[in-house]
Amino acid sequence: MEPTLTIRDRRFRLHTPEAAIHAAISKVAETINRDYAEAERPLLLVTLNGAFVFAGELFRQLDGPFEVAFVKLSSYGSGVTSSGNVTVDIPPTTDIRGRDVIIAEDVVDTGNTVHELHAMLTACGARSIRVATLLLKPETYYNRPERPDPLPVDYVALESEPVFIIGYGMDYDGLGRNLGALYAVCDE
Ligand SMILES: O=P(O)(O)OC[C@H]1O[C@H](OP(=O)(O)OP(=O)(O)O)[C@H](O)[C@@H]1O
Ligand SMILES: Nc1nc2[nH]cnc2c(=O)[nH]1
Repeated sequence: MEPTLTIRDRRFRLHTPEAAIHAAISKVAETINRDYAEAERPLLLVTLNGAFVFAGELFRQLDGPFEVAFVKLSSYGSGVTSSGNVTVDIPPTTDIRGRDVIIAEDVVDTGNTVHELHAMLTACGARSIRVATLLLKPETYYNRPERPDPLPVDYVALESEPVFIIGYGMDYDGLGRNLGALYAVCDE
């Protein structure tokens, strides 16, 4: 695990080591297993691209008749700030009607993505919708004047200060998703 690294024009520092990530994901899995012990056919809906690493590790630790499906949303492009417009690149890959859905996110930051997806799943007739994320940035998510009543984020593995993070599925300009630890940008 390098203490610092460079990707393109940016320098990043180690933020969360691998072991802490694994432990945090296992805790989330335990809680979900408790909460969904009686559920019939719950669905883990993975938001591509970023959430696939987190969701893969989480899904392997879920008990019972869980299914997995995917949706692809994007709003960041190649930079470190949200465009504010969430584009649906691939709609949910399975029928959502009547399903108990857990959205799997890599990071909840402004919350634009998760709110857009929640609205879409509600319109599709989901029976229940919860959110699981590897990383939540509470200061950013809960302090938005345009959204005084944000959705609950039900399962949070890790929290972070408002800084751009890469690794474990999260990218900077397409790179860094394969890092096993989380790294924070240095020069913001
Ligand atoms: O809370 P928000 O501010 O909406 O940010 C969270 C979203 O940003 C990233 O997606 P991105 O648009 O970068 O696409 P990617 O998953 O393909 O990297 C990330 O994967 C989340 O889905
Ligand atoms: N890679 C990456 N994508 C994000 N999307 C929203 N916040 C972030 C972040 O901190 N890192």
